[in-house]
Amino acid sequence: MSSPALDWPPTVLTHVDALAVGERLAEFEITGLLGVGGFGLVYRAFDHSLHRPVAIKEYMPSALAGRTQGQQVATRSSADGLAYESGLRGFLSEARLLARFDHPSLVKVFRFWEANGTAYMVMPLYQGMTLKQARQHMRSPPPEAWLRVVMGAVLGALSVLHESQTLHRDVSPDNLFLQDLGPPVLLDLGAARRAVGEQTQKHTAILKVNYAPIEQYAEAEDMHPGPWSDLYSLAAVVYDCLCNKPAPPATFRIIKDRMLPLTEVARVVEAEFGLSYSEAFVDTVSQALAIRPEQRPASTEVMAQAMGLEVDVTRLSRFDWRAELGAVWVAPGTAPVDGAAAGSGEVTTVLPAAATQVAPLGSDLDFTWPLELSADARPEAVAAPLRQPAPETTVPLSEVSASRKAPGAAPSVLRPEGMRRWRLAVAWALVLPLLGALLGWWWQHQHDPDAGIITEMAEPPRPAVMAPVAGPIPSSSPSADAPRDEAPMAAGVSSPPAPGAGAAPSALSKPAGAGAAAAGELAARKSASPLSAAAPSPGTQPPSRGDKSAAAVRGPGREDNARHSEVTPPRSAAEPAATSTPSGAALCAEASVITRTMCMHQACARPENTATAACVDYRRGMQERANRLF
Ligand SMILES: Nc1ncnc2c1ncn2[C@@H]1O[C@H](COP(=O)(O)OP(=O)(O)OP(=O)(O)O)[C@@H](O)[C@H]1O
Repeated sequence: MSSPALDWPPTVLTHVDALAVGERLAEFEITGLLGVGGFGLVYRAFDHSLHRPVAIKEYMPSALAGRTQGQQVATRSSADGLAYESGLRGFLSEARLLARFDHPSLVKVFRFWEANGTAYMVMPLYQGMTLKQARQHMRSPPPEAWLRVVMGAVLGALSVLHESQTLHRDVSPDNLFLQDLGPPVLLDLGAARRAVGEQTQKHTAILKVNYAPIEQYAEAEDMHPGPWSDLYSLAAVVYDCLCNKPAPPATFRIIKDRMLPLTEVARVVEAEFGLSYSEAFVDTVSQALAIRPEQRPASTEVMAQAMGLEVDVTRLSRFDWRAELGAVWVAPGTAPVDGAAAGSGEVTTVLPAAATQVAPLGSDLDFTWPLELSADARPEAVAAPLRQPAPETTVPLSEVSASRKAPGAAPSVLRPEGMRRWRLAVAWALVLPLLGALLGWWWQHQHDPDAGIITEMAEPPRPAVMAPVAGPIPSSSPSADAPRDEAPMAAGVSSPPAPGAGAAPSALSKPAGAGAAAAGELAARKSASPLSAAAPSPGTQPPSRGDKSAAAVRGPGREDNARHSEVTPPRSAAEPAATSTPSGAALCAEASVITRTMCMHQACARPENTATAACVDYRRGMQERANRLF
């Protein structure tokens, strides 16, 4: 999504399919283009009937359709017809839904209609910018008081949706609009995007993976979307604000959670910026970020209560987010803005004009974030941007940590040096065995008459006569121990609904308790969370929303597949049973450590050796090494 809000000086946004300034849509006259998304164009317009400026969103999934004649919109290929139509229905039902609600923090839809092969919705014209854009103009994370106001507004909007059994499913920094004056507003629900995603897997990711909880990928038996799903997204937005980097996708976290706990993030932010976050705030947001739905707050009310959040409506209506940010806000034009334009996906920190060094807060915060902070960390040893001149304040958090470990050392040098040495060591560790193998091959080449023949790396042909392997064939269905959710995700298949989910419970009811297998799995993965006390009680059936969005999530699915491939599969019935011929043991007995690999490779390529135990073991070993390396 791009918008001119960040441009300085402002530029005019254009798009090949956008309606021209001056064109009329019913009583509305287009006066400019406000935003361009993958699924819609947002215009500034003037309502000639009510004499007021408005914003109009036109359904335009650019990957599927474009402008043809006049204002007409048509699909690019007839094959896209179904997906386009599905998205159009999603767009219209979202507009219908939003038109029903009236909450100051939920985008209002004045009217909507279908025409020109597409559809339109008319909204108030908000002045301001999205949270994603605003974050790029903050020299530090926003303070807790500020985040509480924003969270209060979002929780209010979400509770209105949840009360009417509706989930937002798309809470993210680019969907949270900060008005110049007034309450922050939750923009679209992303219904068109999801509807298109249900029909096709050809187009961009349907979910915003850094904010979507695991249950939004595919409904597993014990993980249903509910109010807790939107709370995860909201917590991920807060996490993003503190780190200036989004949380890892839930699909990664469920395999191995490498997300730096928010408590650690808050500790570092306090040390570096002198901004403290209360325990109630950090604990509640952490809880909402739990991977498993049942470990999150069950409703907006529970979350607000847990963090002692009281929404002051009067304050919200006068909320001047820039003023409340104080020194944290850096007005566009007073500082160099890094190339990370809105919508580029990359997050940067903008520094005061005096700054010479631009380093995003937590730029290396992801999987290499320094996890340990010494207890005797002295905040004053760390440059604090709000109290000291800019250049010293732009040290990445990793370096801050390093400087604590070695007081007096130049922080900007410590970490990169250490990393370089590590990388060098790893490179040598990889290169040395390769050199050995090459040497071996050369030696073999000198002594083996067959060495000139290039043997293929593929599995050699199986012997014609093969004894069937006794015992059960490993099942391909995900076991309780296997990453249950990943299998259907990767395959694009949703799990069957929970048995007994006949009654239609409230969307605000708590999620079903984890099945015994799932609970066991979680317990095995994670030590018990102190937050689990607030987990919803088992047995209550959550609403089954029939979300099939997983079918369209391609990026994470691929990652999952890649991860699956790391697991060495159990020997299947199709694999040749190892025969323990005496020659198997003798294979390459005379070879040296260096030449053994090449010798085995060549020996095992010969049909008479293929099924020997030595060759089966050799192939398995090679496969495991390949899996480990790639
Ligand atoms: N009512 C409005 N007033 C002012 N600006 C708006 C309004 N609605 C949207 N915008 C601007 O247009 C941009 C795109 O809006 P929106 O997010 O609704 O579109 P989208 O196509 O659904 O995008 P995506 O699905 O990628 O979130 C917003 O980021 C915002 O800058």
